[in-house]
Amino acid sequence: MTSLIKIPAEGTKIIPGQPTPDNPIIPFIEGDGIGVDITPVMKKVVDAAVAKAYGGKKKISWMEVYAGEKSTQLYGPDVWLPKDTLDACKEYSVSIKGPMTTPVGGGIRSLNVALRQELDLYQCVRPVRYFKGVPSPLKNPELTDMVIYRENTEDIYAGIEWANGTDPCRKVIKFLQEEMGVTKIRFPETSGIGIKPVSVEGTERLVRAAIRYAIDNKRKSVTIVHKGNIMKFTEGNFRDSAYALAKREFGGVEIDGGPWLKLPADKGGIVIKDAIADAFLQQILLRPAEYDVIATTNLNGDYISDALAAQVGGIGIAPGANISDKYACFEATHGTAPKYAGQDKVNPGSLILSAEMMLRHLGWREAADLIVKSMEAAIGDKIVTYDFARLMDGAKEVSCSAFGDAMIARM
Ligand SMILES: NC(=O)C1=CN([C@@H]2O[C@H](COP(=O)(O)OP(=O)(O)OC[C@H]3O[C@@H](n4cnc5c(N)ncnc54)[C@H](OP(=O)(O)O)[C@@H]3O)[C@@H](O)[C@H]2O)C=CC1
Ligand SMILES: O=C(O)CCC(=O)C(=O)O
Ligand SMILES: [Mg+2]
Repeated sequence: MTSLIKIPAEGTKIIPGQPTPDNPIIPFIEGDGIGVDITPVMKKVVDAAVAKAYGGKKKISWMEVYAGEKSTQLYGPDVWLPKDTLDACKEYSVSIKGPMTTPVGGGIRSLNVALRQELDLYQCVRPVRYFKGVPSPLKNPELTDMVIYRENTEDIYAGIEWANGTDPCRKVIKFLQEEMGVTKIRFPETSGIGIKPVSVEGTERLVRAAIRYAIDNKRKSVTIVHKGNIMKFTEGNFRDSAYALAKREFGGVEIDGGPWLKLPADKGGIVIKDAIADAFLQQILLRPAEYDVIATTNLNGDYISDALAAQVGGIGIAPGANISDKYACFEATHGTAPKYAGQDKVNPGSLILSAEMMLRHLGWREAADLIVKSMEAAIGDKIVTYDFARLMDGAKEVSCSAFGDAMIARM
């Protein structure tokens, strides 16, 4: 297949482990739905922050790569995630993407998940913090300050499942009943079956990253969130492997008779604790200040991301990063919000803050700080998109692109 990617005339590849060049080439996927609205605004805001922070000495050369609906228009009706795009995300190491649509119940599997799996982006890092002035359902939203480390490659999310009534599904059910002695499938004729792999290695690498982050950023605790009372050998395995790793690699010592741990003083004295997912979801509303870094399995992390985002104003400003030991692909927590697609209406904040994480990842702290400062200033002046405006008194509602411009004017 011929490549449709236009490599920018100027710019250099980012090589993992080497300093970021002054003019890196960064692949981006525009995304489906509201991708067409938020991605250009994100690029404009980032370019302005970089220009302002470094006086023209540094610059990103953006390189569009294709996935989702745009890819099917360009590469052919069945080509949703071309090899071209995967290769570019690997070759250029750091990329950013808009959201992509996944149909419910049938059709293609998630392209977002496929990208994470293909690049083995095992950490989904989603910081959740309050921006002054943002409308929130909580009385003290500033107490919510957490960083979610969601395992990104395993769990029921990996997409190993069979549709009810199909031959493969019948075969799996027969195997479970006849060879594994399973008697608890209540309606075997009409059950769909899914598989939930959770490994020790997968858990350890994610939890290691979460604990290292907590140490490096002087956080107070890491909470392992799981449903290990019910799913003992998957979610329970996650909890047990996490505690074992914290003892073995970080010198964690049991407190109050365990299983909670405390790391030694040279590792920040961080507390490693755990919470069962349902109880955790009510505690983050009632006692958010007690939670800090969160390490969790894939599906729990998905639900927790949107729930926590709501506490600080919603998924309109919820950023994220997918990270491996080699590559990083930044993306917002939200999806394609199809009813708003092409209306220049939604909040571009999530993707802009995902780009802010990307700038920090590149070591471009000054530009990242300018993004945060200008977003705080725009919100402080009550210039906001519809999602905040509908909950704020005296707000001036602006479009997606006008919010980006308001940020740029405040840099
Ligand atoms: N990583 C990815 O690419 C993801 C992709 N998806 C996919 O997106 C599609 C749509 O999913 P859906 O469940 O509707 O979830 P979405 O996250 O797309 O949207 C849900 C609601 O969240 C609010 N919202 C989302 N984005 C913004 C924004 N930028 N600014 C302001 N408000 C926003 C809107 O709320 P309101 O209606 O109140 O205005 C919207 O209706 C699905 O195909 C899903 O699979 C979902 C999540 C992640
Ligand atoms: O891939 C999708 O369509 C949904 C993914 C999602 O909700 C997430 O990763 O947070
Ligand atoms: Mg989600």
